[in-house]
Amino acid sequence: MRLPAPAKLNLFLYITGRRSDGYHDLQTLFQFVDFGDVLCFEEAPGLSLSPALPGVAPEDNLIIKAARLLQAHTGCSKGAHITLTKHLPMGGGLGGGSSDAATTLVGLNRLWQLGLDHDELAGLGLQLGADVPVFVHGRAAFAEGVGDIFSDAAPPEPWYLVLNPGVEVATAAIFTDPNLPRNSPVLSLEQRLSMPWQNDCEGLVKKRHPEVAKLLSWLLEYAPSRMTGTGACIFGTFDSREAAESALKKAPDGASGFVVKGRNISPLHTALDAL
Ligand SMILES: C[C@@](CO)(OP(=O)(O)O)[C@H](O)COP(=O)(O)OP(=O)(O)OC[C@H]1O[C@@H](n2ccc(N)nc2=O)[C@H](O)[C@@H]1O
Ligand SMILES: Nc1ncnc2c1ncn2[C@@H]1O[C@H](COP(=O)(O)OP(=O)(O)O)[C@@H](O)[C@H]1O
Repeated sequence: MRLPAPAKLNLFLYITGRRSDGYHDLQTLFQFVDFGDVLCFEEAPGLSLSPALPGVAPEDNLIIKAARLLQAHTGCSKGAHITLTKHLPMGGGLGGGSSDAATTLVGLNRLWQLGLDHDELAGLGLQLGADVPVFVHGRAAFAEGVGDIFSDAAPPEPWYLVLNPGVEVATAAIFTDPNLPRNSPVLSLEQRLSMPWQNDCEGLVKKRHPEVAKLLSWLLEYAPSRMTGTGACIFGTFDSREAAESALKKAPDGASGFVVKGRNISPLHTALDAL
């Protein structure tokens, strides 16, 4: 069984407060794109994953963590071998690790015929990371709480040029920085949609990583552009694939990138429906 683990973009991201457990309350608009990692699942004795990710011990890989969590939650004694084709940069704000975890929960639920519904799987996913539930949910969403309370949303599905400035930003480092703005007002989705979209982490990440600031000013010459999540990746919004590809061809040395289409239904769910 072969399933995609798509990237997400935070089309906007506001931080509305800090909770007593250190996590932050957010208001963010999640949309998926038609590009990401690919996972293959086959039933096998034990749990194994190949290839290993550089710098990530197998037991720390969110794929293995998700599989073990599902086994523990259901008492299932079946095993699997999982093959990962990694396309998404790590620590880029595209949610690759979280998406891999969500695809694992959904994929093994199907492979092992466990019959858990998506709400239960999203609840398990939240134990692995704040971003996992939206990937299980699989629909573009206005998210509140730590990013786990959803209202459906249907933003336009344009073409995006996603650029990677080549620096890895640790999410925890941004959220613990005293200079992070944390007091955006709590507004309704309608109010948020009608205002210019922003990312509250962007100013701080630009200060900490001048590479991000430089690449973003370059991309802004071509299209409305912002950072996704806590960075480091940035995205520009284009009307056509050709326009996005033409900008990619001119990207400065050292920046890698890809052109993708926004998707309000996750490619994971499209693939599941086709199984
Ligand atoms: C902020 C977002 C927006 O999508 O950024 P990206 O990581 O995608 O860039 C995510 O919610 C991140 O989700 P995820 O990457 O799963 O975060 P987690 O592993 O749960 O948390 C990493 C660290 O970020 C902080 N954290 C995360 C989410 C949140 N709402 N408040 C926080 O304060 C916590 O300090 C935590 O230790
Ligand atoms: N399967 C995985 N894919 C990517 N990163 C993983 C995975 N498992 C664990 N990680 C760890 O999670 C960190 C954050 O990864 P990722 O989700 O790609 O970034 P972000 O949350 O910024 O989008 C990585 O730096 C890595 O240490």
